[in-house]
Amino acid sequence: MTALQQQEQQQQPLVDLADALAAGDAAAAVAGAALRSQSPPRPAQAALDAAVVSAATADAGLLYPPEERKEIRSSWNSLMRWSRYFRSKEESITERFKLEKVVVFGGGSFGTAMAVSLARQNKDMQVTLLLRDPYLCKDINELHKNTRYLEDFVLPPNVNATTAAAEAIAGAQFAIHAVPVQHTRAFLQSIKELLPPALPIISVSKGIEVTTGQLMSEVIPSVLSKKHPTVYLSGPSFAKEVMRGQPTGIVAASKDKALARSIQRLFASPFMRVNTTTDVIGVEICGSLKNVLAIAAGIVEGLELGPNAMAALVAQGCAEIRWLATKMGAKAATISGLSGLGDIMLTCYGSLSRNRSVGVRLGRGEKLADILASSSQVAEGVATAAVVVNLARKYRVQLPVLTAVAQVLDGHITAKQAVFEIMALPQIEER
Ligand SMILES: NC(=O)C1=CN([C@@H]2O[C@H](COP(=O)(O)OP(=O)(O)OC[C@H]3O[C@@H](n4cnc5c(N)ncnc54)[C@H](O)[C@@H]3O)[C@@H](O)[C@H]2O)C=CC1
Ligand SMILES: O=C(CO)COP(=O)(O)O
Repeated sequence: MTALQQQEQQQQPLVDLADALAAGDAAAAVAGAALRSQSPPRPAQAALDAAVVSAATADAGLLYPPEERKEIRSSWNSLMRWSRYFRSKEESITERFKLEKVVVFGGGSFGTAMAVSLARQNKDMQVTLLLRDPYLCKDINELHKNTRYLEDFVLPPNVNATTAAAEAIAGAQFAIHAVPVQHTRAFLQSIKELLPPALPIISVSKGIEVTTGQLMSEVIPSVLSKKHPTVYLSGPSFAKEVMRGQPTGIVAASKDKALARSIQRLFASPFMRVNTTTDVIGVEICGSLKNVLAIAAGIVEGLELGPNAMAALVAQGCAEIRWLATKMGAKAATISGLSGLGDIMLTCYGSLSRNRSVGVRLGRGEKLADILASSSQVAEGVATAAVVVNLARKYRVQLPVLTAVAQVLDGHITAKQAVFEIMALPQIEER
């Protein structure tokens, strides 16, 4: 085994069921079993699941009376039986057709993370990143590292990079779009002629185009064609955690149910759960607005206002997102699901969030221009905040927190003033 392969293997994800069982780590064993519910059935699965259950209950249930423990085990076992039954019926995407190539537009943090996630599971498949920078391509192809965005990670050997769009797209069965929202239109225009009309585009970008007020689900069809197959992938998923193989849940939204199912099967792994939905608007608007709310959460953190203030702010932000998203036609299940509440929690409380970091620095008194100049990565909420106000007006909803973020970013009021004004708003009935 080469040094590179060894390094790659060391970064191989997490919860190894056998190790967890051997070490008597019941929690890890249960987590492993739950995650395995996405993998294809294995001959010894039933025995493994039984071992997991007994390992998990051996010393954990002593506090419960025997009847209660029996009930718990029986519920768990029926859940596992149900899971095995459905997994046995499920056809994996590799059973349906041979996966040979996926192209990724944009080789920043998330494009790379999604490429790696797919490449690890399908070692015979090529994943090609389409970039603009030839030096970064060289690093990816020769050092197997994305030295600009994720330098601590070794990429699998079946991930490569090129600046040649035609070469990147040729033979691809799926395209992942991970170019920031504000650059998407120009980027797609530049490669439009090379895109086969049936090549499914999986957009992972979250935000609203400032010049048009459009979501990605409007931008992409407006550049390509209304019939171009598209899926919108969103949810709580920091790139670095995906790279580390930490358990992650996302949602694939498409009006085309069969396509959403294909994308679910493409990305599902022992480390990734993928829900499907037809609620494209809901997934997209939640994914865009949570970035703006994360800036507000960062501001509260930077001002050191404390957990009470943070909880009140996030709850108010959730309500504002719900008010607007509902008027735009989003489903309640989406708003409380992975791409809604899930991503709000991650981005508002997770220190890896770039949007939250912008807010923290604003709260500490730094100037927006300095913050943006010091980061090479996109914080989509900064641009999105500017257009939320237009949406609020269009759909006749009041969004005090999200509007305040735009005011602060615009330099019209300070973060402290914004908090003061929000606290002084009239007291309301909860809705
Ligand atoms: N980083 C994360 O954890 C997650 C990011 N996202 C979303 O994915 C999208 C991409 O984010 P990241 O990869 O994190 O951003 P990033 O800032 O790390 O990388 C952006 C990539 O887009 C490329 N790019 C920038 N302008 C371009 C242009 N004009 N033409 C072509 N390519 C261009 C950059 O060269 C870079 O490769 C964003 O919308 C973000 O909200 C979604 C989920 C998680
Ligand atoms: O969307 C994200 C996680 O789901 C990433 O958030 P940031 O862009 O704030 O880092």
